Amino acid sequence: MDTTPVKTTTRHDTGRARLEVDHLRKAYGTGATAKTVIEDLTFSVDAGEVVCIVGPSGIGKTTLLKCLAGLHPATSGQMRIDGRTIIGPPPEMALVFQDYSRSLMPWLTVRKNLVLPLRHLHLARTELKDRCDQALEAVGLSHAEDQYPWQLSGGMQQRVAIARALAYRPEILIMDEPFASVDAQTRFDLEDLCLKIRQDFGMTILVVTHDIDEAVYLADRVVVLGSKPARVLRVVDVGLPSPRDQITTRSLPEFAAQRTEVLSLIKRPA
Ligand SMILES: Nc1ncnc2c1ncn2[C@@H]1O[C@H](COP(=O)(O)OP(=O)(O)OP(=O)(O)O)[C@@H](O)[C@H]1O
Repeated sequence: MDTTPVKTTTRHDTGRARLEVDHLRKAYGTGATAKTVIEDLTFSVDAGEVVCIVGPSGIGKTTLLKCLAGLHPATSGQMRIDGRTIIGPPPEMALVFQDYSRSLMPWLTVRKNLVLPLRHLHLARTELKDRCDQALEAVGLSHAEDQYPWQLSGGMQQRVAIARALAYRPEILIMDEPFASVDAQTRFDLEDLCLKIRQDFGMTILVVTHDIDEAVYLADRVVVLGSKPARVLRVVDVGLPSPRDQITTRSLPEFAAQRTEVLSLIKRPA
């Protein structure tokens, strides 16, 4: 078993943490058949930060997000938003999953897909319209509002899923491998959209990704998960200059150094 000490960042202690994972343990099932997926995770996400989670397949990244989203209870430990324990879906959080084809309603137009989750907010008609207009504009899909998801490319559908989350105006956006199923150019565009969202809306963003380059490009910090059951191997402070640019940022020697650090953590034997 890997016994390297966990390196955590001191930002956790500044009092700015919006999202805290505090000694989270998660097991599926009970009794003799219980399976511990997450052993002990502790990290935090500060207000307005982009944090990426990376780790090998099956390590428990989606499980972590489901716990944070209040969809699964923790077996032990706590998750908090602004110091409040998460015990159900937090109203200030929105989720974007990879499988957009299943998350969009095929019988509804793009605009109606955005409106659907807002219904329970009982917004005035003008407010509803403004939110949808702004979200569609942010993802560059104003022209497609009357189309149906099945009339759009994969990348456009994923942008609809992101717009739907934006229209909700969450303070915290959680995304699970959101750009995994699109071509390289669309992926770069969506990564830049993610950074633009943070800049324009001041959102706190947590992203699970398999792509180490993407994690380093997007994140202020990268949380590297390892071992089975999962624990935090290291929290890497990325520290690359902003604004970031797909060509300039990825050409920096510091970019190569950070990706090597993350990759070597993931590749090392358990
Ligand atoms: N509802 C569930 N009941 C029982 N076991 C589950 C459940 N959901 C996930 N698991 C198990 O938990 C482990 C972690 O799964 P999870 O999907 O969280 O990993 P992951 O890191 O997101 O994987 P990937 O990178 O391949 O998407 C897997 O062994 C999976 O089979």
